[in-house]
Amino acid sequence: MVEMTMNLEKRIDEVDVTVMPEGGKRAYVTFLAGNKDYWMGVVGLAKGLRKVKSAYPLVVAILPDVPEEHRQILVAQGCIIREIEPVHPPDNKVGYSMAYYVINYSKLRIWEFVEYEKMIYLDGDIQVFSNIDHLFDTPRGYLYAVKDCFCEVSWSKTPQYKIGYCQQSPEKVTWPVESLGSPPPMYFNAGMLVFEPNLITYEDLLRVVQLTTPTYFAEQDFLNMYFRDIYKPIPSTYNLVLAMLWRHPEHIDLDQISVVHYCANGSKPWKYDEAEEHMEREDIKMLVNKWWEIYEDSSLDYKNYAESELKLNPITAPLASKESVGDVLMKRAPSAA
Ligand SMILES: O=c1ccn([C@@H]2O[C@H](COP(=O)(O)OP(=O)(O)O)[C@@H](O)[C@H]2O)c(=O)[nH]1
Ligand SMILES: OC[C@H]1O[C@H](O[C@@H]2[C@@H](O)[C@H](O)[C@@H](O)[C@H](O)[C@@H]2O)[C@H](O)[C@@H](O)[C@H]1O
Ligand SMILES: [Mn+2]
Repeated sequence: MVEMTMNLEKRIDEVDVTVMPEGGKRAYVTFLAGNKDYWMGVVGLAKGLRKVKSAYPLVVAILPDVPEEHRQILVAQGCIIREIEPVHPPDNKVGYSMAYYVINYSKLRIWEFVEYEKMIYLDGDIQVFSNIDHLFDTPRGYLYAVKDCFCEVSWSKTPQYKIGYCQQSPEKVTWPVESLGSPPPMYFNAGMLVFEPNLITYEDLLRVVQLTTPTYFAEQDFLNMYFRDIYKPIPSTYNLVLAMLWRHPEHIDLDQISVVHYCANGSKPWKYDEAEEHMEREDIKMLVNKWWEIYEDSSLDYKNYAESELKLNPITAPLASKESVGDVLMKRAPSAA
């Protein structure tokens, strides 16, 4: 048994399951701040990625204020924890659409995770219902994200909202070029990003953010400005901003949706509030229930999933983020102990 273990250890050591044959490592990454309940979103996301059998780990960029208890829960769910320092933007004279958006500038730290060649960033209030690993194979040199919608009241202070213009349906209200100049450039929702960590980009992001006046959508506005020339839109199936269901239903086929972004007020599944506008909709209730089905599915908990996978695939069963190959193998071959 020891002989087999040593050979097994050698083979697994050689094949880093997160390094693809053709190049660098890949991983999903999310962001967690504070001591409230967004950790539940991250647990749901970790379990959802397991359910769709993603081949890549989930890295969680956490601010120092995330309690030890929440960190332990995430490690136990197979997450790779990376503590980051906050990013403080210059003072904001106009205010943010939501006051807490200021902490979202800390998302910029993920460009520093250069041990990964390509990453998919997902907000903690996102769930993945179909495998999207193929997005890691998109051509290099671009930032891929889904176009946002301007129709919600959170946009009420913007010129596009004031005239009822939205990039999702530009034919509905023509942008008045003569009075407002050229229409706003394509604008993405920053809750889901396919990007390439890079130290030069990272240092420049931190430099430019200090020179940029903050605006209503905080780091989302900043990222749209910064990556404007390399932004490539991808379909809403990869980041369903829930408002699309009532603002642009003609563009949405729920059966085709791979990723749901619970960003509408009252829609965060762990604090769903049916009293909030639109939350009484049957499709919203169905999506919230789908999130809870995954969150409460104990077979998707890391410890249970790893053991079940081990029985099925002893070579490639997922390794917990904090365990070495040797530790796992010794656990797998108790007689070798
Ligand atoms: O108290 C907070 C607020 C936000 N976030 C993280 O920041 C992301 C962006 O915030 P949010 O999703 O609430 O913005 P929305 O997409 O709803 O505008 C969240 O998904 C979380 O990953 C967090 O961890 N704690
Ligand atoms: O800090 C700014 C945030 O801006 C975005 O959220 C908005 C945006 O999607 C609007 O279009 C919706 O109307 C609104 O509900 C929603 O909160 C990102 O999802 C989030 O990750 C983060 O970047
Ligand atoms: Mn979000």
